[in-house]
Amino acid sequence: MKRHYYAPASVGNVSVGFDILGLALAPEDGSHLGDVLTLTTATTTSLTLTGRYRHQLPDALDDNLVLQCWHAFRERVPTALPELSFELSKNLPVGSGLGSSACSIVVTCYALNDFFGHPLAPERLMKLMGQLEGAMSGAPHYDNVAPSYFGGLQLLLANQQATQVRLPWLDHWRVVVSYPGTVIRTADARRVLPKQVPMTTASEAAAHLAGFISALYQGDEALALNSLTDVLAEPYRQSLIPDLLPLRAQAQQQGIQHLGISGAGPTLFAICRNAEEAQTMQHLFATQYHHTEDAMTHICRIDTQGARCLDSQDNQHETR
Ligand SMILES: Nc1ncnc2c1ncn2[C@@H]1O[C@H](COP(=O)(O)OP(=O)(O)O)[C@@H](O)[C@H]1O
Ligand SMILES: N[C@@H](CCOP(=O)(O)O)C(=O)O
Repeated sequence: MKRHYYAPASVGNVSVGFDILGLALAPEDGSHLGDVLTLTTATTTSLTLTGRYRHQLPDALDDNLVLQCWHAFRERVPTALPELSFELSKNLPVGSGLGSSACSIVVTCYALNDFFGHPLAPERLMKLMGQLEGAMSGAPHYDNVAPSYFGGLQLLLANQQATQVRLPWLDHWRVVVSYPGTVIRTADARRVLPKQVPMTTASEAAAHLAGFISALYQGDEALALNSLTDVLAEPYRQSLIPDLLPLRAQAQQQGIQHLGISGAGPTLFAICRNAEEAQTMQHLFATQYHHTEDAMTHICRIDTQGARCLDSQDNQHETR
């Protein structure tokens, strides 16, 4: 038996929900901005790597998250499972701020659970994915795992727990993401953050997040965009991304109201209100933020489906 699975890229934090808000991405051109995993029954376990960003993966296959997920999954399933051959098409850059590690974790865990008839309940699978993500990035956080798995804009209800709700979104928005081709390891970008923040900062962060969520429920675009201010991570991560402030100033001159750090960076994301703004932003990124040949920019919409089997439409609507 052979099956192909996909999980989308995601923007963690979305500027106002550090570790608790994440958005799944679907490029407008229909391309796969996320990892594709092919599973085939075999006599021994093997892993083959393909895709644009395979050169950024660890040299040792045993260090690859796909095999780590496979071992962790097997340990949790009571029955013996047959050997599998895996082929990972690594379409997301590693250490990019697009939830690359979460994407590989989600596509593998989702695929295994689907392939073997759902032996793990969705909550157990979520916990497993959060643990694997935490082991890679230095702390368990679900703001990439949840949107990549469920799709949409996901809010984690209690930090470090796998309980989430899907929030509304303004469907005409385009999210333009740009990866400069350089690497920031999530664990390193977490080390620059303070362990504690003043009460006034905590209160300000809560007001921005509450304003954003309330605006989404009301469909109030102006309030939503005005609420997108990151007071928790950006002030400390700015120095890792010196292009951020100059690019934001240029975007704002063109009427684009929000440019923020995607996840831990260096990918930046802009929220654009129409196709014209999106094209302007894409041009700005392509001319000023592409620093190596690995760089890329995509105009995206929200991915509403999350992880899925590419062989069958039926799997796209199962209960998760
Ligand atoms: N399949 C995989 N996809 C992405 N990262 C992987 C994979 N397998 C192992 N890794 C390792 O996981 C770590 C992911 O780093 P991290 O900075 O958290 O990336 P990201 O921010 O892109 O999720 C890197 O050390 C990388 O080598
Ligand atoms: N909330 C995390 C998100 C990390 O996302 P990644 O795509 O950079 O792995 C953080 O900000 O550290």
